[in-house]
Amino acid sequence: MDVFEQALPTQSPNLQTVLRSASLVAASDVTVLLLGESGTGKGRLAEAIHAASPRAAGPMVAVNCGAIPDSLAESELFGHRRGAFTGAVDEAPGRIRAASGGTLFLDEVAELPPSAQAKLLRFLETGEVQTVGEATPRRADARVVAATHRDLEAEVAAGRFRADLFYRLNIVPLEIPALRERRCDIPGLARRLLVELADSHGVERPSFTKAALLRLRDHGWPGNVRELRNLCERTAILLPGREVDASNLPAGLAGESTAGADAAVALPAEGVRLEDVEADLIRQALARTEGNRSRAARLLGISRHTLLYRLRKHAIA
Ligand SMILES: Nc1ncnc2c1ncn2[C@@H]1O[C@H](COP(=O)(O)OP(=O)(O)OP(=O)(O)O)[C@@H](O)[C@H]1O
Repeated sequence: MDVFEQALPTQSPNLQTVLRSASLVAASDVTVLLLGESGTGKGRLAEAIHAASPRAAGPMVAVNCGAIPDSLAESELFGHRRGAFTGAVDEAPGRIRAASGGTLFLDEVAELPPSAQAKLLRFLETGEVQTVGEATPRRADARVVAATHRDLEAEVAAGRFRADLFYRLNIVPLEIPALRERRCDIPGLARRLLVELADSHGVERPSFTKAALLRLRDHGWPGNVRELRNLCERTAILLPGREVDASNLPAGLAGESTAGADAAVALPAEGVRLEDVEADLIRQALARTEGNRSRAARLLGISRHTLLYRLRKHAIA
């Protein structure tokens, strides 16, 4: 089994084709753009590309561009000189130079602010890094793997992402299909994750009944493998050693569902206040995105600004 089959084991012909392309591009230094919904395994594929590349002995530096405040993006990526701005008490090489000899994984690349997009383009074209506060550029030798769950062409059309950077990143686009587009993988993944997570928590392994596996296969999985993994983790901890039937699965998994976050929304029981439901949905979205507010806002279909307002309103930390 090669590193790609190990990272993303699949029976899906579409994903198998993607993995074959990934193994071909891993051998070169070409820039790769990983596409696919949140939680489909873009991070795992990036690691596999690094591990299968001639740079495997070098560092793999992962940067979540969506988690860096806009004002710090440039210094985080390109480094800064000591004293370049208030708070720059020490010199920092930046993540691109830190990835020299290895791979730079730019996750959520669509979230980069315009100034950092311009500098990134320059690095991709010339190999030069413009450190904040320094006049002379430095060279860095990092292979770039970028990822986004967004439709980058739409971001370009909306004026939020530079067209020239898009073309420079989009040399080899690899799209990981959503879990609901490869349902054949769900039962096997669920079984494997349940065992792995029970072992990692040191609890007796539970198992899914056939009916439970069918229910899992029919769910829409808006959060993709991350959502399935979280469910398996919860199951391993709450039902150790048990045979887990469909009736033991969360109510939100009932029946066929196809797309989007709608799948997780159940009609509240009578007497429930809309306020409470809203607060609960926000908490669920934050839990699913491991506290990432930008992604939680997207999951809820509201702007980050609106989410921040509602967090304050509901006094959610
Ligand atoms: N095929 C798989 N087998 C086991 N675990 C997987 C698989 N695919 C994804 N995962 C797990 O699901 C979670 C999400 O995966 P990953 O972070 O690679 O997704 P992503 O597409 O990069 O998500 P995001 O866009 O939100 O950053 C991780 O915990 C990862 O280990």
